Parts: sequence; C-alpha cells; structure tokens
Amino acid sequence: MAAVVARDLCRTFTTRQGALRRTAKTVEAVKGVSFEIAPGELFGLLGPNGAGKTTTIKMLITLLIPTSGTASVLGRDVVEDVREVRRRIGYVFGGDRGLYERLSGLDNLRYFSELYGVSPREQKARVGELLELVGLTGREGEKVEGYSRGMRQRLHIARGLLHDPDVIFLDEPSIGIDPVGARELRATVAGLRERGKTVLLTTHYMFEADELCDRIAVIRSGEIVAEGTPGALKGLVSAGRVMEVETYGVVQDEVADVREVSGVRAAVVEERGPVQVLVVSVEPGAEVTQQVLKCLDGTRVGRVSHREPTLEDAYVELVTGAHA
Ligand SMILES: Nc1ncnc2c1ncn2[C@@H]1O[C@H](COP(=O)(O)OP(=O)(O)OP(=O)(O)O)[C@@H](O)[C@H]1O
Repeated sequence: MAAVVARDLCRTFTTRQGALRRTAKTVEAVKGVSFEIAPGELFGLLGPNGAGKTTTIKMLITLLIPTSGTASVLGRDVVEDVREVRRRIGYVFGGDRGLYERLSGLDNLRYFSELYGVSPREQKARVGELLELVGLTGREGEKVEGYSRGMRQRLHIARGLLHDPDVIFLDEPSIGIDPVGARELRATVAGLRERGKTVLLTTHYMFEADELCDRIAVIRSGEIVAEGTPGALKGLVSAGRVMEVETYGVVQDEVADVREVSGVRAAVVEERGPVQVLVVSVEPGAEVTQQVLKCLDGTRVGRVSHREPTLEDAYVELVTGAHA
C-alpha cells in the first residue's frame, strides 16, 4: 500500500478585491494533482513560488479540504479520517516561528512532548534520540533565541517527530538558511529516510531535490508537469546543451527575443554577483550562438560558454513551459 496517495486533487480559493466595489476573484491553486509515495520513499515536490506546493501539502495534512479529488495517508482518507491521519503524520513548515525563544531547545521539546501526549516514560529517550538526529546534542541547554536559523529549523523537525509519525511533510525547510546550515539540514532529512520514514519535501532548490529525493514531481501553476527520478528528469534535457552568456544589464525584451530563436528551448537570467548570466537551453545539434548574441546587440556581453545540462536546467525548462 502506498504511504501517500493524491488523486486529482483540486483546490480553489475565492478572494474579494477592492475597497469599494468588491469583486470576487477565483484562484485555482491546485488543478488535478495526482501522485503516490511509497513507504520509506523521499518524494520531492518542486516548483516556483505560487505553484501550489503548500496548498497541496495542506490538503494532505488535513488543514485544507480539497475542492475536489481525494487523498489518503497510510490508507486513511484525509477528509473522512482526520484524527487518524493527524496522529500518524508530522509536518514542518519553513521559517522559524512557533518555538519558545526564552526556553532552551530541550525545554521546547519537553513542552511539545506534553502537548502531543508523549508518555512520560518515553519522553526522555525520545527527546534524546531526536536531538541526536537533528544534530543538536550538546546545544540543547541553550536558549532558542541564541540559535541560528538552521538550528531552529532542525529543532522544528525534532518537534514534528516527537509523536513518532510514519509520514513527515517538510514544506521548504531550508528557506532562508545559509549554505552551511542547509547542508546540516539536508543531512537531517537524509537521516529521516534512513530511519524508514516516508518524507514529502517541498523545495525551490534543485540541488537539494537532486541530492535527497528518490523521486520528484515538478509542479507549475497547480499542475504536475513532470515526475520521475532526478536522473530521469535530467534525461529530459540531457540530449541538449546549455549555453551561458555573461551580460551586464540585459533587459527582458532581449531575453524574450532569445526565446524565439529557433533551437532555443528556454532562456532565463540568473544574477551571479556583479554579472547576470543568461542561461540558454539549446536543442541537440542546434547552432544558436550567433543568433543569441545578435539578440543581445544593445547589451554589454562577457564570456560565452557551453556546458552539460543539470537538474536545474531540466527544472527551468519544465517550469517555463518548454515541455508543456
Ligand atoms: N488562502 C488563500 N487565499 C487565496 N489564494 C491563496 C490562498 N492560499 C494560496 N493561494 C494562492 O494559491 C496559489 C498557490 O499557492 P501555494 O502557497 O500553494 O504555492 P507554493 O507553491 O507553496 O508557493 P511558495 O513557494 O511561494 O510557498 C498562489 O497563487 C496563492 O496566491
């Protein structure tokens, strides 16, 4: 039996706009999302801002009722069997709110253990084990106000695991965390899988998904546009090449022109320190260098290079529509 099943999940929000003449606006946040996660699998939901990742997770953890479609966790329906689903899942949202700043990490975990009904007999061992898992052993006596963002986030993960859930939902856990903190966090997430937990992770960061996930679904505008192992997703673009052009002050019109060049599958601008790098995905065998540079006629251009595609390139192509 799959640990998590989503079938044609849809969720629509209606909001009111305008101060005087209030008009209703409907947003289709999730439009028919389906996937299955096997027990013990680490599944990534990858997508840009506003793609519908959080809305999907909220339906799976019983915080939002789907407009249509069904979902189950460990065989329990998320609408019919709310109590049972909640008992068996843990979830952690990105950001560092929700902890008691004036208390130590240890006291936070003790407090939440009481709240979650962890029996006093089990509490000590469980808390100790979780501190170990999230790499906070030795720091547990310090007040949370002195913790870095990464440490807070790891403490959040420990909090989400206090009741020993089988399935864990992590919504952008590494948001706002520096690279060192993010690496420690990834080690913690990898540790969850080693313990046999089923994990659904959402992230914007491709390398994070690449490193951690067994399978990834890429979500765009409320729909899944691709699903597979990181390797398979890379395979979608691996037949092509990637051209990178350093530019200084490239404008959106020029990028739009580049996208129109025959043989170009996608083009995006990445800020890398003082330079902007125009990253162009090119179809196999296409020769586009001259044409692309022609589009950048009015812009100062630096080094031009070519490289193999990465998962990030696959992702950019998927979310900008080249494979839609
Ligand atoms: N309560 C709400 N009321 C109205 N619109 C909403 C609500 N929650 C989400 N939305 C809209 O639904 C869409 C999907 O949002 P969601 O938060 O699920 O995306 P996301 O992929 O998690 O994005 P992010 O990476 O920014 O967290 C967005 O357009 C968002 O504005």
